[in-house]
Amino acid sequence: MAAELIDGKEIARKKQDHIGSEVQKLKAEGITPGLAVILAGNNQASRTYVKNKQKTCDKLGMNSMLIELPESVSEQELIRKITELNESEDIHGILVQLPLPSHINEKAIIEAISPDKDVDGFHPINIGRMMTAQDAFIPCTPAGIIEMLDSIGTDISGKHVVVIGRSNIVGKPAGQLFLNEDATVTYCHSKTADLKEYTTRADILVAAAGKAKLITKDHVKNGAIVIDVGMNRKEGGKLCGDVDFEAVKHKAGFITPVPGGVGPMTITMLMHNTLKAAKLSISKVKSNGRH
Ligand SMILES: Nc1nc(=O)c2c([nH]1)NC[C@@H]1CN(c3ccc(C(=O)N[C@@H](CCC(=O)O)C(=O)O)cc3)C=[N+]21
Ligand SMILES: [Mg+2]
Repeated sequence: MAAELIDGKEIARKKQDHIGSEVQKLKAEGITPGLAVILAGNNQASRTYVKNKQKTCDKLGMNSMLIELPESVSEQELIRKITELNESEDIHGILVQLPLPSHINEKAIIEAISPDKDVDGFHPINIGRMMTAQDAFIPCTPAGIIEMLDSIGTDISGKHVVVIGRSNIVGKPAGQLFLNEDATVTYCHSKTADLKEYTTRADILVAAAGKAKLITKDHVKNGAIVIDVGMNRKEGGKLCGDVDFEAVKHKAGFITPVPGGVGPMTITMLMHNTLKAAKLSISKVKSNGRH
């Protein structure tokens, strides 16, 4: 194996230690960061993810609240719940687990969340702030990727980053963050004519297409950093990334595994954003002179 493994679990653990001690400081000031997670419907994978998020909140000393709604919940009811949480002083972060039942307009739901509690970083206000390099809630998976690269000492400036996938929650914001770090960014996606032509020129390759083993060793430049965002469920429930790990590990310089790579970082950055939201609530109280 030529590549060095990027251990997302270990990097996440260290980052969580730091967040946990920040939580303790905040608690000493009388504020316990609180995350509300709304889960609509009975998607089994969603249930597992949500449980993990709550477990991590617990571990870091944060409060978590799970709001379970039936598959049949109306858009109006969901918005009413969000409005209530927007106004709650105990809740600093609100996450509406995606995907939502198909009769609900995802955009309307995301826009109902207060931008100051939008710990997913999906609200257009936060996306706009991120694009203009202002302080913002940054989507957790892209933020986790940057954090991982930081922790292995990567200088992103001037690097050619190729992002495969253009989803609003991973691919698009990931490219934008790399651009903010002075990388040269290429986006590829399902309509890209000759994928290898681009990927073989990448210093940093981010695979977020949602297609198992899309990336083979022929797609990768010698010594490249390969970040696998894929979460493809095989029969039997086993997780499989977008990268053919066994083949690519001999060629890459660094590579992330699935599981144990980007996933743990995503949850960690959610905790980071929840802490940030709690801190923001204090500065708002101070500047208003009231609750
Ligand atoms: N509003 C919203 N925000 C999200 O952040 C969000 C969402 N909806 N919907 C679903 C996706 C998926 N997602 C994951 C996060 C961590 C792992 C994770 O920790 N994975 C572990 C393994 C998990 C396993 O083995 O099943 C790992 O990669 O090592 C997985 C998936 C967040 N999502
Ligand atoms: Mg895509």
